[in-house]
Amino acid sequence: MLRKFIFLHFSTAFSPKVHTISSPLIRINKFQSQMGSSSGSSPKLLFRQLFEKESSTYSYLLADASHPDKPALLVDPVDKTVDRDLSLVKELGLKLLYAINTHVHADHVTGTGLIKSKAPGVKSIISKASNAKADLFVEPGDKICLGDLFLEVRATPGHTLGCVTYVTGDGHNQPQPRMAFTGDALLIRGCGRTDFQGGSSEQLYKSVHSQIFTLPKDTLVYPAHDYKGFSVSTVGEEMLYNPRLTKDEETFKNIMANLNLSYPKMINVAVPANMVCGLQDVESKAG
Ligand SMILES: N[C@@H](CCC(=O)N[C@@H](CSS)C(=O)NCC(=O)O)C(=O)O
Ligand SMILES: [Fe+2]
Repeated sequence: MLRKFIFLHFSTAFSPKVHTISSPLIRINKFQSQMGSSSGSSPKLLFRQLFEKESSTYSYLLADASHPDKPALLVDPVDKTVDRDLSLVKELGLKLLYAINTHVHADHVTGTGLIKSKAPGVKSIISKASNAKADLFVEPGDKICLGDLFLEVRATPGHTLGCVTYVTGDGHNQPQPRMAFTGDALLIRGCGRTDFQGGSSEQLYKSVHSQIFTLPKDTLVYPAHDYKGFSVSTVGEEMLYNPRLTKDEETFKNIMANLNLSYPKMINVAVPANMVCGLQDVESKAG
């Protein structure tokens, strides 16, 4: 059953009842059945962490390497590194299906639009709550399937209104350990700022504590940025050592209200561009 559907809602606090599958999801189901399912044994995750140095952004390539078609997706691609990323996809013999964002980024232009123009057939994905354009919209509890692997969607608003965290799983045994792609909600020893794009420190505190810190402690934390040279953390490590999120809520709100960060240099270009998949000048084609 799990492997039949690209998106299935978990029964979570967000979605106590089974979700009705809407039309874009049916489209993916059709593709999924065309691709067929793999051997029935545990899928083999292919994983690469990729870095864009100007914006200190991490993108992530994931694929089910045990599936004959090696279906793949990119999380948070950057426009400047699209050629590098697509070359890697080709070299590894992967079939890129999705280019997905954790949120509408404010500091760089997403690579999703460019990927769609260079690799026709790739679908862009973002949360419905982001109000941005994309081919497919995800909601809390949805699963984005990739062969026998999937990413579960968890709503983690607070940095922006539409932020989500994607958590790995598979239709067989849970790969150990899980991986959480936290976007800017949770950074290593930090977190996303909350002073624009519908940000709220109260909401971010609740999101991280209810949706990320409830994951198994060995869950690997892969953020969208790092400014200190870190590449990966774990839920347990951040629960112990995150200098902001280990504090009580009032202290956290006070810290966030006094960050005194200047706005990202590209905010006025990046946000409008990312609302349309990075295709700033061709809004009608965006998706
Ligand atoms: N200097 C950079 C922007 C740095 C920044 O504001 N980063 C964001 C994530 S990108 S929206 C953030 O939330 N930072 C939190 C922190 O504590 O640093 C630029 O000009 O682009
Ligand atoms: Fe951000």
